[in-house]
Amino acid sequence: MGKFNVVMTRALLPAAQEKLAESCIIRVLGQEEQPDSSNFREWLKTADGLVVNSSMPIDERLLAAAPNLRVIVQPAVGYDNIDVEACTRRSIPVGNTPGVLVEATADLTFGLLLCAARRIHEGWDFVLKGKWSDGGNLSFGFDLAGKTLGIVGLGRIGLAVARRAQVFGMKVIYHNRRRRPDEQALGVAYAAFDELLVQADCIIVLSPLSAQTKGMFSREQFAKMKPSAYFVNAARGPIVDTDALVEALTAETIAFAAMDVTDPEPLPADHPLLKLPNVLITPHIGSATTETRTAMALLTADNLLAGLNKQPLPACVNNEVNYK
Ligand SMILES: NC(=O)C1=CN([C@@H]2O[C@H](COP(=O)(O)OP(=O)(O)OC[C@H]3O[C@@H](n4cnc5c(N)ncnc54)[C@H](OP(=O)(O)O)[C@@H]3O)[C@@H](O)[C@H]2O)C=CC1
Ligand SMILES: O=CC(=O)O
Repeated sequence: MGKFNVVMTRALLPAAQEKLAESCIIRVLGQEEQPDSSNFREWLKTADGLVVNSSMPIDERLLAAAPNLRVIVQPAVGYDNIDVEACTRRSIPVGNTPGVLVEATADLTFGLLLCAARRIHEGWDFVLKGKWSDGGNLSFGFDLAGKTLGIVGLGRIGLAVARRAQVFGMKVIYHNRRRRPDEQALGVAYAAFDELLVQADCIIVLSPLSAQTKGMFSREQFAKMKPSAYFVNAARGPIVDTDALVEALTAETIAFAAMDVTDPEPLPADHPLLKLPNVLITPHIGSATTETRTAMALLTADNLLAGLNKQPLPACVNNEVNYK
């Protein structure tokens, strides 16, 4: 049997590339190449499998340019960049990487809150700038213990963050579209969205980006939060109205924002958010540990191989798909 033609917008980690090498001819889009480059369009014509990253929109136009496509996979759990319904209509299963990134992403998310609350980043900057010895003052942080954490999107990662918060002595409230049947066993309390905004000392967002969640945090929502509120977004940038956030931080409508995701990504060097003192930003590194990124790459390879061989994917977004 011949090899499958696979196109990647970025190479996977070596362990996954090796796994695929035996049965696939792999073409990787160059660092400088745009997705609409002539190379990419040419490769798509014969591609059996496509490996994408989450900044790449997958829409009808791209699918039409790839008539042989059997499977699309992405080393990420979020798939808001992919028109899944269009893939399903074309009998293309879409694979993602849920589960394997939960603990790493929860560590980074809770780490952002802890770092912000205790001013760890500011302390390091203070030491670096030689202010320790000249008696400069560093502002106080606040105790997490005894505070209320509101989690919007208490799913796999949200729950792993809740467990961390509970160990730190925080009370956890949450908002999902549906109440979790296990909330009592988990020691978390449900709150309507507006209630959560009002009650929480710290708010963490971990819901997917969707038509419902896009712009879910805007002027009205920041105005409802406590002026002392710490806001953390580790989900997707467009869930937050960035202009409204800049205004809320500038006017001290809320106290602080920490983010692993922004809109846009990457943030331009002169972006207003980067001029504010009450902001902490990491460059979308929630799942970026060696162990987790390796597990994600391997699951992506397994998803790809399954789709190429017309088998059910280990992690499939559109389970209802009819395999080509
Ligand atoms: N920063 C990073 O590097 C990473 C970011 N992520 C982001 O985190 C997201 C969550 O991942 P994961 O925990 O695995 O996903 P899950 O599907 O397990 O959890 C998502 C939760 O969000 C809730 N939710 C969905 N829609 C809404 C809504 N409109 N309002 C309130 N809650 C909602 C869901 O509950 P219900 O359906 O009942 O509403 C569910 O509990 C991903 O989609 C991705 O965007 C993930 C990994 C790394
Ligand atoms: O943002 C990362 C993801 O896995 O989703």
